[in-house]
Amino acid sequence: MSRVTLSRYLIEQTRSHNTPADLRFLIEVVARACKEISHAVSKGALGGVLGSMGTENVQGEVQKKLDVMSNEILLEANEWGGHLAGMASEEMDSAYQIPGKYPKGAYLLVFDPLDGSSNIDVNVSVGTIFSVLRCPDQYLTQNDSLNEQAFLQPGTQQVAAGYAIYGPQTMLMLTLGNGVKGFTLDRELGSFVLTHDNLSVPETTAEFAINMSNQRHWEPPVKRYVDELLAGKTGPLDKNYNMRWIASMVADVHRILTRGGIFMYPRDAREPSKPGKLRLMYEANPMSFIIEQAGGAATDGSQRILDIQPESLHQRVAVFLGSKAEVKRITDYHLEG
Ligand SMILES: O=P(O)(O)OC[C@H]1O[C@](O)(COP(=O)(O)O)[C@@H](O)[C@@H]1O
Ligand SMILES: [Mg+2]
Ligand SMILES: [Mg+2]
Repeated sequence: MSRVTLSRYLIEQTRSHNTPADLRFLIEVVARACKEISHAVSKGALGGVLGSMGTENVQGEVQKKLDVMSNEILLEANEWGGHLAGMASEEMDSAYQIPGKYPKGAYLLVFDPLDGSSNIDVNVSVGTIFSVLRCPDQYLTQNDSLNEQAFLQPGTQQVAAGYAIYGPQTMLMLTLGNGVKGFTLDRELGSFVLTHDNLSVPETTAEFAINMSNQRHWEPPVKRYVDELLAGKTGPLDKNYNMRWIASMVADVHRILTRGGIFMYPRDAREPSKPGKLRLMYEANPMSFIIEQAGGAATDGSQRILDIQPESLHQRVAVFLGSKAEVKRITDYHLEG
């Protein structure tokens, strides 16, 4: 069977699903940037890319060198192409205006340039998460700095989402709204090759992912649910469960996309003012779009994540996503109170 590269897949999508050419170009540019990030990540200590910058991002988190490098790679790759009206990133306080010398386009690109930062220095899989929105017309005509409001669209407005995972293989997982495809980087060719044609999250699972060290800080519905998972066959779920926690959202979500499971990052009492650790615009929304496109579910404990109307670029949200039956169970526990 001839190998279908990402480029060929996107051209076929343009013909079969009328994927606009500049969206196709956008995905190609992001994929090339992810190849460059993969190359930088794989150098590790040899590339002098490990360790911290000694700076903090808008989240108040210490920035790793690779956080900043990955951010710069994505900005430089995308700013000149004429396909974007603007960009926003975990690593930048405000929206990034396409420099005046370059043509502007109709899309907004929002990304977590390097997800799983705490794992970089210990050689555990990390990744890049991206989300594509259309720029609302009223902001396209403005010549002054791009208004952050343009980005504050619910996740249902995404036209594409994906992630790259830099693990034993470098892979790109992508949805354009008609299923989820997986591409594996062929380093000899330099191309992403279609290797996972239609990913589907099993409705039920026996595997859960949560950071158990926060257990004493959780709200009652989460405590109840995790206690039942731990009780296994001796409890009401009458099934033994396995646990995984990689502490790279891309890696935990990739496992769930591949073999099922439920991923949880609940809000907790450590920082009551923050509704969880993960960010809506460039972590929860793109991953929820992908999981739903693969037949899974994603809520914040009470509502579908993709329906949430964002109020700020870096707002956080609780995340429960993966196998539909388990996401429904913990969401019901929240609704029961
Ligand atoms: O270290 P914790 O509290 O378990 O949190 C792990 C979570 O934090 C994250 O690393 C946050 O993402 P960043 O690394 O991009 O900041 C997620 O990838 C991961 O799921
Ligand atoms: Mg992240
Ligand atoms: Mg990050």
